[in-house]
Parts: sequence; structure tokens; C-alpha cells
Amino acid sequence: MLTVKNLSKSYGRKKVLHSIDLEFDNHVYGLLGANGAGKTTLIRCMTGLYEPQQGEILYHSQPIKKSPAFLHDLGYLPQAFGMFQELTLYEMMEYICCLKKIDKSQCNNEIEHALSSVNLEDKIHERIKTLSGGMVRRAGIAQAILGFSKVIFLDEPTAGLDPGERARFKNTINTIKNDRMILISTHIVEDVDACCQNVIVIEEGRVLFQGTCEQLKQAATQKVYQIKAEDSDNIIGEKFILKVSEVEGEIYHRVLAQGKQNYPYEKNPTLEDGYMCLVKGIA
Ligand SMILES: Nc1ncnc2c1ncn2[C@@H]1O[C@H](COP(=O)(O)OP(=O)(O)OP(=O)(O)O)[C@@H](O)[C@H]1O
Repeated sequence: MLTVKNLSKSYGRKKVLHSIDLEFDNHVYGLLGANGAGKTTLIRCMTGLYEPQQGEILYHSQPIKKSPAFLHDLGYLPQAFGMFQELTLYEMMEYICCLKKIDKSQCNNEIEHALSSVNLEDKIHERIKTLSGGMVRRAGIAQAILGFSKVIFLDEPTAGLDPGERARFKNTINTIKNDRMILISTHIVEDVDACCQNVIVIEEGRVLFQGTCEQLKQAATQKVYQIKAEDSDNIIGEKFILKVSEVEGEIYHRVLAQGKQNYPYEKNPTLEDGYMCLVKGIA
């Protein structure tokens, strides 16, 4: 339904997206990449906010700029969502209804539905400035789904949230995901594992991987070792120490390494193992 074709974007002479090709359907996608990889730029191009130098974005085979359906179906939570401080949650949602040209007679229902999807119905008359960071982020998701948006972009929705709010975020995505395409940009691999079936990894403006989370986990098959710290030096060839942990006073390393080793490999690599194997070139 949404296609990114040969997309390139530069800021002045600095090229930050290089010939990106991607295909999206009604699923939840995680967009992973280091700081500066180009995630926000890609999302802004895909929402139509930025004009790419090359390539096109098609919604049901029509360029997004010429597609009234795209504008109608679009929902977007930008990285910094902190405006409307003096408005109540209801007033903010009403304002977004106006921008989205939602019929006045339907606004009430739409607002109640969106706020209950993110568990904020009891805060409807609170001012935005009195809400916690997690609640503001959920309010951001609520405004993105207003009017039953079918194509939703969430730029770093879980940044700075505590574990409880991140778990709540996962529930929110599960509540709203049906019949929608949702793209979630994040640095937090666990959040992608918890919420998304599909994952896209970009590095320096190029697509390194696109596929299912399971496929990315498989990139770490027979490459992950949970071993005592002193055994790390016995790993043959190139290695990357992903994590250091302590179990009953003993220090352990989670090591990514290529080739056969003298230790048993982890049977069930995580998405983070797969992601790190990919970006560290342990493939
Ligand atoms: N308005 C701009 N003008 C010039 N360069 C920019 C601009 N916005 C972003 N960049 C550069 O483009 C590159 C990609 O930035 P972008 O914000 O898209 O990456 P990101 O993956 O979203 O990063 P982060 O995870 O830190 O938010 C970076 O090198 C950044 O410095």
C-alpha cells in the first residue's frame, strides 16, 4: 500500500538518504538505526514534510503529494511533541480534529475513542502541562490515530519513558494495530521486538536490512555466546562483547563471534543479538 522508491535526500551538499527502496503493508514496522542514521529524515520524507531530491513515495500506487487519501489516512507523532501546553487534552484533540477536517458532529466520538485507546479518557479535561512525559507521549499517539488514520508514523515514541510506560506503549500498539500500517522509529531494540512483526535497519542513510524480526534474530544464529569473562580471550577471530553481567558473583560476557568456537552457542538469539551482528558486520 505504501512504497518508497529509489529515495534520496540531501541537506545542502550532505546526502543523508541513499536510494532507499521499501514496501509497507498493514503491519507494525520498527525502524532501527544509530543516531544520525537518517530515521527522522526518512519519516519526514514519507509524511510529505520533506521533499526528496530523487525518488518517489506512492500510496496505493499514487504519489503521496497527489493523493487526497494519503492526507486523510496520515497520522504522525513527531520526535518532539510538546506543544499545546495551556490547552486541555480535549481542546488539543479538538484542534487536531479541525486540522484533519473531521466532521464536527463526529469529533466527540473520535476523541473519546482515541483517548480510550491510549488509556487517557480520565485525563480528558486536564491541561497538557500537568501530564507526565509518558502521558504526553500517549496523547501524541491519540492525536495520530484520530479519524482512524491508517498510516501512522511514530518518531521515537518511547524515548525517555520508564519501563511501566514502555510496557503500556506496547499494549497501546497492540490495541490500535489492526488494519493499519504503523512505522515506529526507535533506538530501543526491545521495543521493536515487543511491538513489531517487521523491522528495517538503516545505517548512514542506507537500508541494511528489511524483513521480519524472526529473520533478524536468525542473523545471530550460532554467533552468540554467554561465557565467563575470563573465557572471552579464548574466542577465535573477531568478537564483539555485547553485554557484561554478574550472576552469583561471577562476571559473564555476552559475546558475538563468527566461526566455530569451543563453547556452546546460545540457542535462542534475541533481536538485539541479530541487530548487533548486522551492524558490527558479524554476519
Ligand atoms: N535540517 C538539517 N540540516 C542539515 N543536516 C541535517 C538536518 N537534519 C538532519 N541532518 C543530518 O542528517 C543526518 C540524519 O539525521 P536524522 O535526524 O534523520 O537521523 P536519525 O537517525 O533520526 O537520528 P537520531 O536517532 O539522533 O534522531 C544526520 O547526519 C544529521 O546531522
